[in-house]
Amino acid sequence: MASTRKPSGHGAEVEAQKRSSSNSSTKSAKAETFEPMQLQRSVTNPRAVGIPESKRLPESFRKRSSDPAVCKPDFSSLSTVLEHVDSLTIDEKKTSGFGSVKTSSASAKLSDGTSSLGKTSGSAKLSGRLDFMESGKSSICRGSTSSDVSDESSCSSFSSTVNKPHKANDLRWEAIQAVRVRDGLLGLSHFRLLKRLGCGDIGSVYLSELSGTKCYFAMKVMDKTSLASRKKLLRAQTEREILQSLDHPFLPTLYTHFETEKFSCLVMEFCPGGDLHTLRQRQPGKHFSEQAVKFYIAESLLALEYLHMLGIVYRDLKPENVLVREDGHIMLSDFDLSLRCLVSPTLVKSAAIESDPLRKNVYCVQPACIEPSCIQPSCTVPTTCFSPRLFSSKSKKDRKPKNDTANQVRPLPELVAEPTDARSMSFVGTHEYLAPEIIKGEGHGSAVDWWTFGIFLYELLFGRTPFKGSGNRQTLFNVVGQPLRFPETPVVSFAARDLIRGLLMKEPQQRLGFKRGATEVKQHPFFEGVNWALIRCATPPEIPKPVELEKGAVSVAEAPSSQKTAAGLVLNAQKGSDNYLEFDFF
Ligand SMILES: Nc1ncnc2c1ncn2[C@@H]1O[C@H](COP(=O)(O)OP(=O)(O)OP(=O)(O)O)[C@@H](O)[C@H]1O
Repeated sequence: MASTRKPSGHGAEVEAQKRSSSNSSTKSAKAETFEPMQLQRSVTNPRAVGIPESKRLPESFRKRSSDPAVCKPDFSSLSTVLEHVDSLTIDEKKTSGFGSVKTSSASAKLSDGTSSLGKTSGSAKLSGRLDFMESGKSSICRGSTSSDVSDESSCSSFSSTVNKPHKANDLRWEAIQAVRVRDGLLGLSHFRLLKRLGCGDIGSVYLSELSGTKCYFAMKVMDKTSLASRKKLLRAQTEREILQSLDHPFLPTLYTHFETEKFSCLVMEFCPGGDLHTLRQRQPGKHFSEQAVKFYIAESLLALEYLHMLGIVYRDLKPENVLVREDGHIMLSDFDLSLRCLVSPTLVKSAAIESDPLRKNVYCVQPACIEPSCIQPSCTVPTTCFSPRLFSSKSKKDRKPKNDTANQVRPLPELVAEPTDARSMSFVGTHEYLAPEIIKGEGHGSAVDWWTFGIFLYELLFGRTPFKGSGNRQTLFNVVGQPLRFPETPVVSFAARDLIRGLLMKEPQQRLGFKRGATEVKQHPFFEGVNWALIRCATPPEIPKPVELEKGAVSVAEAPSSQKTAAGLVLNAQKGSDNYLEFDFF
């Protein structure tokens, strides 16, 4: 049984999510996550709605602690941190807040039923081992613009795959489109909810089948009344908008979204492999091998890089939120705590390329900022062209002549398209994963993701997080003031420890990734030999066993009235000619 990560919060502005212990239908040992409710990003400037001055650390402490020269903990000031932390009241996650609600469900079925659970894109295996060796090429993730996959309006229904190129041949898209063609809009009645996979702060996730297609999805069902009464509508909206904007092999695909009178439903890709927290518990010594860690964190890094390039600071990286796909590759989940901000690619290193007009727009992205919700200090050389992994250290005279074919791909300017300077004042995260600058209320940007990345790496390697204390208060104290230490066992490489040290610098300005984002992190020797471009084709450390999807399944059509399933679904008496599903949340 895994431990529970306890909450702390932020006055009326902070809510805590209680992480429940492990079982098949709830997320294991989920740590609490807090978010100042008034600090919801998206529509307001977080500086304006940030932690009230009365709740922030005294200026003297903040000044001291933000001084890069000061590395030693100042224990007199740490007591101030604790006072600060103590002043935050806890609003425990009220999972019982969802009422039992009925909604119409007329079971519609597709006629052919020939589709099978589609293989996840990118699962082709080019190698038989964990052999993601460097090819010398960079992987460039194409940022899709925000695709409207909503089934609220028919005009948007057919545009989905256009904006999700890596899913272009996905059978699940085809199945969904077929239903749209036949019935118009998609709704709850088109799905069979088979099992509850887990529940979070804003809704429950069900394994669902698009009826009669054998196409399976994870459907997040959120009670709109409950969201409204708990002031979480904006969080739900943030998650939906972020999901709509994603198109990346290590991030969820949102197939459709629809609303019923009572529920807001997100239909996403289903990951049958569970999460990395649960998977870690099953490893010998409850930690992964370094080779397996390299794989998982390299994929997570690519996902973070993509998010940052879209202007999204994830803020909630932890093993519980990293799901394992059918093919063993990872998928980050849970975006309701993410921060969206403006990104403006910045030129870090110049190269002779500017003089070559033919190459100017070779690598272009539209940083798809959804809403400007945080402050982005002015960038020095804004541009829309970048390559995430470009190094230009050679001078012109060192380069080979143009007629050398091997040299046709010339160094490109190094640009950063990540929100490295973004600032939010929200108190968001999970105790053991909270970055010092969040605890101190100093404002934070994408560097918090590199901190959490370091904690994540540490936990996968050592089976525990580095600053965990006897309670939440102690944990926060440790994060801010205790030096990083490594256990003697398991033995991990110097490169791994060095990477963790770089990521867990308490001052964000000194942290690896602060200046040049993912590019900087990817260059660390720990990743030597990683073929970033082909990692999605590498063989994962573990491939989940096939799930018996239909075992114990309950559909509206099959189940007797009032049968309660393990998934917490209750079939209720019919109302008129419709069947009604009652969601028995929590
Ligand atoms: N695509 C998916 N495939 C399989 N299981 C999933 C999927 N998405 C979510 N889950 C499971 O459902 C559970 C609830 O997920 P959800 O994202 O709603 O909540 P959460 O991660 O607890 O976050 P929050 O409380 O911040 O909303 C997770 O613990 C996870 O195990």
